[in-house]
Amino acid sequence: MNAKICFIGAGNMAKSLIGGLLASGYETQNILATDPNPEQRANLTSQFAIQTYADNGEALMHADIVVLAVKPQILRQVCAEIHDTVQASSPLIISVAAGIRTVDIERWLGGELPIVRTMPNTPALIQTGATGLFANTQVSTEQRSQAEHIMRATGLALWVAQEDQLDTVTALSGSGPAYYFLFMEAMEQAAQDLGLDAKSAHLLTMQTALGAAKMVMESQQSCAQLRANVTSPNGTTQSAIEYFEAHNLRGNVAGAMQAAHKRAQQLADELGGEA
Ligand SMILES: NC(=O)C1=CN([C@@H]2O[C@H](COP(=O)(O)OP(=O)(O)OC[C@H]3O[C@@H](n4cnc5c(N)ncnc54)[C@H](O)[C@@H]3O)[C@@H](O)[C@H]2O)C=CC1
Ligand SMILES: O=C(O)[C@@H]1CCC=N1
Repeated sequence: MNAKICFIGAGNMAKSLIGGLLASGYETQNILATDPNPEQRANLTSQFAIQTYADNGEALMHADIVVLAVKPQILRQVCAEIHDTVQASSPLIISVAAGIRTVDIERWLGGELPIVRTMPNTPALIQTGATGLFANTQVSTEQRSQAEHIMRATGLALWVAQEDQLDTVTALSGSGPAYYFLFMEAMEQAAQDLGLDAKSAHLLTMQTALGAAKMVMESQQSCAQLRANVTSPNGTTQSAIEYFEAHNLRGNVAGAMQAAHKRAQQLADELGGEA
């Protein structure tokens, strides 16, 4: 793949995608980035030696693919800035902005454009991300594989058939890292309350989370089977699991994800819309 990719916004998400693309052999001269902040541009040039621009329009003239990597709150304004250029050249548009629907991006850009909307997560910053992708009907087969290639640079990339499924992806993998962080915070605190020093509690919590995740990834067994393997009859794990089940852990997880899903829909309505 040797299409020219232009990143609009050179922050955390753009940096992780660019780092991943370069590590996978993508050519430096085929990646451009824009950012009004001179520090962000200098940072990118020194880290990756790619061409950067302060002006979106100038950079876009060279691009086959445009990755919208600005904050959702300013996406509408950025689309207005680049409207004329993208209407003239009709590049593939990839958005990583949380919660903005393709129909809104397309309207802001003037309509009739191939758009892939994605929902990445923060582990993308260390190339272990999980991203959901959705393509509108203008996206060609070749453009689908280009978008997938770009998002794979930061980890797993998986297509959804309907755009509203991205709200479920948001509730699962988008927000999901925070659920695990909360669980780890709670485990660390409980271990300290039970008499362990803070550093040991922290180290053991992190290594346990890593070990559990690696076992799920690397073994052929289900989560339920792996859990059963740890749970000796009448042992310590059984006592803990019975406590979780009796106190509705599964119901709480479902309730939390339903709340995130509902909020994703509300945010899309608030940030998008006709106004
Ligand atoms: N940080 C993450 O891990 C995740 C980020 N996202 C999405 O990625 C997008 C970017 O997030 P981050 O990289 O974290 O934000 P960031 O704040 O690190 O980067 C955004 C960049 O856009 C630049 N910018 C502002 N106005 C601009 C303009 N008119 N033209 C070009 N660039 C402009 C800013 O100077 C900044 O460097 C957001 O929409 C967010 O929803 C989604 C999931 C996870
Ligand atoms: O919390 C949020 O709204 C965003 C979307 C997924 C992760 N962060």
